[in-house]
Amino acid sequence: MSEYSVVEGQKSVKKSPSVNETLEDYTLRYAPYSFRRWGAATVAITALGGIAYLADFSIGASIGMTYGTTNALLAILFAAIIIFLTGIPLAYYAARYNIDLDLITRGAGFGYYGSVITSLIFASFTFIFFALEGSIMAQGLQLGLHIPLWLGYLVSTLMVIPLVIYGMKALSHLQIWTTPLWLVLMIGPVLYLVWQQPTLTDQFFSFQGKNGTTGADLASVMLGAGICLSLIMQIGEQIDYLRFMPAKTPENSRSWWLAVISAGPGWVILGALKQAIGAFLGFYLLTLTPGINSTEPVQQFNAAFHQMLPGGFALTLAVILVVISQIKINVTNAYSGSLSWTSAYTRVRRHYPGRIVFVLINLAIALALMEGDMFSVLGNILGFYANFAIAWVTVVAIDIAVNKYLLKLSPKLPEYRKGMLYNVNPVGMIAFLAAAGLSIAAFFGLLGPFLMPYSPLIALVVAAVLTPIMGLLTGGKYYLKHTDDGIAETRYDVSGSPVSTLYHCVACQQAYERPDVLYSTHHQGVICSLCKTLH
Ligand SMILES: Nc1ccnc(=O)[nH]1
Repeated sequence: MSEYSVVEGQKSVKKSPSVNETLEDYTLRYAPYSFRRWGAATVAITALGGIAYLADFSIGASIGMTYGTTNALLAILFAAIIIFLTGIPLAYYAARYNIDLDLITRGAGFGYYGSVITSLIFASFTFIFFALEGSIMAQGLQLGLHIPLWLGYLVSTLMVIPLVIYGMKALSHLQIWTTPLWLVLMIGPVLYLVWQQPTLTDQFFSFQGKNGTTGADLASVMLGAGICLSLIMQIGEQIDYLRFMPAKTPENSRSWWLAVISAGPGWVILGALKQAIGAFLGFYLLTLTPGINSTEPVQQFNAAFHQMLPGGFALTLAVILVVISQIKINVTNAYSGSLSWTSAYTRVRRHYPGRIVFVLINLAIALALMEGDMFSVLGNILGFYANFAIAWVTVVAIDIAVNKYLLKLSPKLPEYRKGMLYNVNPVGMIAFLAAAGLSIAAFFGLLGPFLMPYSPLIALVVAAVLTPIMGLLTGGKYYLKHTDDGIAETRYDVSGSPVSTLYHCVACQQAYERPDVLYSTHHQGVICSLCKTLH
């Protein structure tokens, strides 16, 4: 096979939307060396910039109000431990091999089409949270500017459209330098409150919630944790940045690991802290002005700022904090969601429709949820959603940690290219379907009232146990259909790092680094993974 060429110069041709949009930041592809110019610390700080969202405060307040402080804090802790542990293999793999969660999932148990389901789960994450964060923003607009909620929902949806289409670059800069400011605004007033009213913390710790349970109660802890665990999917967004990590070398090993762990699974440390603060502020608001919805972050911050600042100023600051945080996170939600939809659609229909249409679809679903007042049932929606998210993330984490590294049943190096993978790999698919199916059945009480609160645990345990069992039963046969992609050079060097040699794609006429190309008999030459998908 001598038809393919290693590239020197780049031809200039009219590019299709699939080429233009996916080369912008290598979405749906391997992120090449040429695009990974940042240091480990810069990647990590940027990745953590995305977690200034406010849903945590609502979640924390909501479980604190319902199950009491002790159970809420235990729930937050339990969920955080699960999220942290499952996040480690995912973050490592993404940073080591420079691919996103969608591409990882294909080769980590699901197969080329199997992972279409998980793309849809990720898209659901983005529209559910878009609706939740948008509702929080609308509450801010209502309190600060007297805009009615229905209109606030509409405003918070429509305003992200121009930003997603034109402003992603500008926003990622905004992301970095605003993060320290958010931390001060979020944590400062709480510390002040605790310092000023020392008895408040004692009252908080003995608060029993609506259900009035005394002390720790396992079922309440699990119900609360189920809600927090809907955020297990956040690792997908952390990975979207971590895939831009520089190659791991013996020299940078320590700073590399530090960046991967802190910006990967480490996100949940800040997340859990925000949830605990939410529970605290929710409780404070309840004692201060009963009757106000204490799960609304704008109310929480308005009350907290009031301790330190004159009234009008406190309200203004609370509204600014809410509106800016929510614009930032919802631009990310709209953008990531559109990518997931695109990835699913492109694989199934072999046609790249452009991302904008999916931005609009995702927003339409989110707006419908908001107008349907999802905020008042947020616990139910998140608890339901969490079952799917836990099942998926656990299967992939266990496939990497156990099937790949421990049992060596699953190929260690990543594979996501069409034609190289089986359409469906029973390992991940069966483990996922069993885990999600059983946990949803439990969630709706079909397995009896006793098991109802334990659905997140069922999703976790079934996925963790079945993934290696299915790997052993199938002998790992369905991970790779082919091992030879028709090109002599290997994709990864002896140390396991991606090989940077450029190849010319005969279909889209662009240069791609070695991991992203393969030989196509149909094209009589080397093509890139996305052209292969579209073929
Ligand atoms: N990734 C996200 C986490 C929390 N809230 C969001 O809107 N998005």
